[in-house]
Amino acid sequence: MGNASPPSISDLRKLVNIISNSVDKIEEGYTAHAAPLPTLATTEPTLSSVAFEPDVLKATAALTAACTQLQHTVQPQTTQIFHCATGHFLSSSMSVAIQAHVTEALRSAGDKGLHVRDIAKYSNVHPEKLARCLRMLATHYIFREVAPDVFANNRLSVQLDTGKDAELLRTQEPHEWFEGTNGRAAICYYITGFQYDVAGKLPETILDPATADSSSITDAAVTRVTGEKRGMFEWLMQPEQTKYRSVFNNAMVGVEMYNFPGFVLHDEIGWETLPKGSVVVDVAGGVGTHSLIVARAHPHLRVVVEDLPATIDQAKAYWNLHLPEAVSDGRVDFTEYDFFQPNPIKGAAVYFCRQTIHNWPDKEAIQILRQMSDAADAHSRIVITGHVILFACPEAKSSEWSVPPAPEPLLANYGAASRTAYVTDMIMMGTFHSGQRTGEQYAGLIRQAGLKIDKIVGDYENGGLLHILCSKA
Ligand SMILES: C[S@@+](CC[C@H](N)C(=O)[O-])C[C@H]1O[C@@H](n2cnc3c(N)ncnc32)[C@H](O)[C@@H]1O
Repeated sequence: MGNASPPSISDLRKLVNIISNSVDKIEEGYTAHAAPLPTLATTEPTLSSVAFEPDVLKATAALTAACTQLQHTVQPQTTQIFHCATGHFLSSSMSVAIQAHVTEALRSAGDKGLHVRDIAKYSNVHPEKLARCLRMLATHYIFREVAPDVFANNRLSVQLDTGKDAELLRTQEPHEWFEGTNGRAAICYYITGFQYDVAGKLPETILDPATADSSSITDAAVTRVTGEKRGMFEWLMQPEQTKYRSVFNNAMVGVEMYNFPGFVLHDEIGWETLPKGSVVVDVAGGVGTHSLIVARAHPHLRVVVEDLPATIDQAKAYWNLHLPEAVSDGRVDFTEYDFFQPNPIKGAAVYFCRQTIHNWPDKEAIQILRQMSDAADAHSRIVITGHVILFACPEAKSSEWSVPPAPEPLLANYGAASRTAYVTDMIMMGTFHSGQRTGEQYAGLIRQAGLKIDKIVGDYENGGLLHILCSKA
């Protein structure tokens, strides 16, 4: 977008053309696979695999960026800025819907929906207040108000379905709601609850002279929420946080929704090319959600899930539930491991480290990468998976890192389309005093840890995760 010149009518037309061309590409993709076009009016939770075809993904990013930019260009700026300032009410409405088990209550009602009086039966919520929260969500395309005060699920609201019975959920505590689920409701519960509070403490943490210049994990905004001067993980690993740790670990299972299904199976990692019995180490794997997908797709591999002791206990339970044959066949091991110490598994085929480097400031991030580098041999692949920040303006090319900017007049980083990367960056700042990194910053850390980047793959246009494929330098 030209910074100096005001938007002209031709900019509006350029945006409309991007939208029109993107719709052509998306239609082409769906037609080629004889798949039905996306619609809001469905309760089918699974997206068509066509949505993740590279050309369709690119067109989706351009379409999303252009639609949002067009809206922001023409809607009165006073309205825009007010809508932006009030965004937190969307989160709080979603939090109510999750805690009142609305999606589950609506599951069997189908398109005709339920009156809010019947939806409100599964919690203490007052029907009139619930209706207002659901109307707020329906106004943003989450749920449908099919008649006054009658709501139904749609394609977006069903993402919050735990798959459990609303009556059962009513009798349970939050840490039980998400056990054995796909984690999507859990991550939304975590973000609209705990992370909502962290976001509220962010401005004072950034501005308070006592913390303004600090990057210490024990000064992050989260400590003003927990009331304890401990890093998030140190706080979470305490025995008294067992219940919340369960919510958190289930939320991490749901992080999969930030990206397309099976991203961990990306061809460029070359899982299928590894010899039988090759060892894949899931460093700080959490419950091992992603290495489990690898183990299921490639049973010739052996997996080691490494994490802190309390999480390893939950990892064992997770694998026993979702892939018990890997446990009984000895294809998976669980290792209690502190990633600041030497890794006990030397010369593994793959060290896989997903969504973890962003939790740590540079010094610690380099130590974690260094331990992988020291444990690796010349044949090991080190796969670092995370979001990468692009500037909102065109940037100079580097030798290790460069991606083409979005077409004019879009913001170079695809603006609203790539929001996930920037939102998760703010979460990292509030929770860990850390953050997502630019490509240059990642390249610097990787170099200092004695590694080199071989390739970067993933959907940066939509702010998705990228795999940074590395080996020993
Ligand atoms: C954001 S989670 C990511 C989990 C998993 N890789 C995923 O993508 O779902 C970060 C993980 O780092 C683990 N962790 C934190 N400190 C650690 C340490 N010192 N050693 C090993 N793991 C640690 C946490 O327990 C948590 O499971």
